[in-house]
Amino acid sequence: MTISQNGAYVRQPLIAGNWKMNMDHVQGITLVQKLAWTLKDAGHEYDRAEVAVFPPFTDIRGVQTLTLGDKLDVVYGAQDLSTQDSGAYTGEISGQFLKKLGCTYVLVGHSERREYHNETNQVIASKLAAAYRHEITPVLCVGEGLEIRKAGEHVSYTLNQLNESLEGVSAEQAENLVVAYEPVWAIGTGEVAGPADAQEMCAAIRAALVERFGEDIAQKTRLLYGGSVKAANAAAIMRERDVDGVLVGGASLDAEEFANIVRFEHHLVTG
Ligand SMILES: O=C(CO)COP(=O)(O)O
Repeated sequence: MTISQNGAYVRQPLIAGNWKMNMDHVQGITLVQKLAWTLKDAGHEYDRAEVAVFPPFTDIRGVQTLTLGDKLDVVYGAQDLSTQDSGAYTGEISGQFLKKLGCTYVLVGHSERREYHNETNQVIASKLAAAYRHEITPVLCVGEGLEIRKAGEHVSYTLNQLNESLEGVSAEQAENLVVAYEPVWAIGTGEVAGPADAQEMCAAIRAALVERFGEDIAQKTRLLYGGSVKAANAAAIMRERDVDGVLVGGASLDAEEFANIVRFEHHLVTG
């Protein structure tokens, strides 16, 4: 984190790829390798934009071995973690294991977890606590469905998700927090919230974080937008003041396309 000459905080952009339930461990290694090579060829500087991938659990060991062996600057995380640390919880994955696998981040409360696994804001709050116990930075996902957007209640709904999920998170913990705004109606639909919609929500989220944790922490927290992000629309979204990155689903499965999203600045210049 740096402070620019005029005193404003400059947040390092985070370009994150959520692979969801795609790519087996062999395909996963190939994708990370191809992504790293493509970015290297394009002269990408990682301090200009951090690059993170979120593969399925079964890929993480392979991604760890590859990034360590080839000294890649791509970081990675998991798509979920257990509220528990160990014990008789069949099928669950502990944050402890993820930390040992070198995960920098973990997604918490993705809308698909909320929808298909009935994750409530209270469960999500426990998962955030688990992430902090193991010193993994959570990427907390929030966002409204179409009905709520149509009713014009998207801001209050999303802020309620945010506030309930952050219950119990201290200001000190919030120094390591990323929030992703992913309107459910824009995920995998080709329907993108406009840059102004993304900005509206991210500004509201930042204001809520100011209230909760104070100006200093809120200004440092990176806020991402997710939902049908492609190379063609990433630059316009990233131009918004409170949007510090993107969480990409489908387009992150294509190394070339994802690399072009990472290099959004290039697209800002060339249009
Ligand atoms: O859910 C998402 C990322 O977590 C967004 O997915 P798509 O980019 O495929 O719409």
